[in-house]
Amino acid sequence: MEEASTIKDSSLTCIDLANSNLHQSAVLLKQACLYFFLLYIKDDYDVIIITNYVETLNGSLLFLFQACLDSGFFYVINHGISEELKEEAFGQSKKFFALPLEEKMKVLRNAMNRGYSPFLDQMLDPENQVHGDYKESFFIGFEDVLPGWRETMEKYHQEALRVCKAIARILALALNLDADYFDTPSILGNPSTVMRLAHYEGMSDPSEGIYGCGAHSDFGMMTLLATDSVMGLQVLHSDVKPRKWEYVPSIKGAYIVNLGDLLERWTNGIFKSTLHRVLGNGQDRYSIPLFVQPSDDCLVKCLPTCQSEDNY
Ligand SMILES: O=C(O)CCC(=O)C(=O)O
Ligand SMILES: [Fe+2]
Repeated sequence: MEEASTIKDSSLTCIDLANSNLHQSAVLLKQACLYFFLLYIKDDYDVIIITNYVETLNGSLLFLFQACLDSGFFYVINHGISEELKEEAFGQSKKFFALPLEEKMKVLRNAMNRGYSPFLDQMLDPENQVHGDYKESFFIGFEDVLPGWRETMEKYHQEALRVCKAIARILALALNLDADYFDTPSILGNPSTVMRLAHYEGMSDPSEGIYGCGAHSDFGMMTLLATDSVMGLQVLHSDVKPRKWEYVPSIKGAYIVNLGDLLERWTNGIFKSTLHRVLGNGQDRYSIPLFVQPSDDCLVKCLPTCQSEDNY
């Protein structure tokens, strides 16, 4: 049995990218992403560790509950992407999805997996879904689909990638690596990215196997996710019984970030890539995820600071 609950104020950690004290941000980020921390709490109910944890996060008891939620999902603020640019990208996205289907089918996704993907095209959780996802999406290549499209998308992509690189510096510090560890040509100096515009429609019904987007974890390094204000994204809170889906509300001006499977693997399972899904609530919902991977040449092997006698 799974139960979803709505939380008004999100419990996820928020990283302020304007904070020049990167080490402070790294400590916060560590708390949002560390897997072994959660295991300690779950397995041993170690009061000292819980207490430390609560204290480091402002002493609020609320965080005690949230400690079990933390999942490699967090928010970033002061990222420097203007609301105007984000709104421009969302505006183009809405215009595109409002086109007649035959127009959209003219840019159907190609062999390179760029272009339009219609409703029900993608099924991320075949075990639980009876149809594909109730979403249509567009995998961005930079062709001019609508007037001004290319310019907007290129600008937005460039900015979003800049933010991901800033996050990667904090991630590196959180992993006791040099801040520029991920900046090398074989990693984020030459990244491989996929940007997607998504449009969800309809009402999901998990008991009938109907989802806006089926449960999945992202496969890459990290995802920078812009959503509109329509509720829909949920993360799986699997450290409680019965496991529970929790909404991740959108916060004005903030981006949601989640870590992917590649980073979980790279960190030897220390950082977490968590299952998430989208439930439609009957309203149209739009989002723009940017999926970031290291260069195609990158050899992903356990990071030097993530190996120990207990974790090899
Ligand atoms: O649209 C969302 O809020 C999440 C989308 C997502 O998880 C994905 O595209 O991988
Ligand atoms: Fe995802």
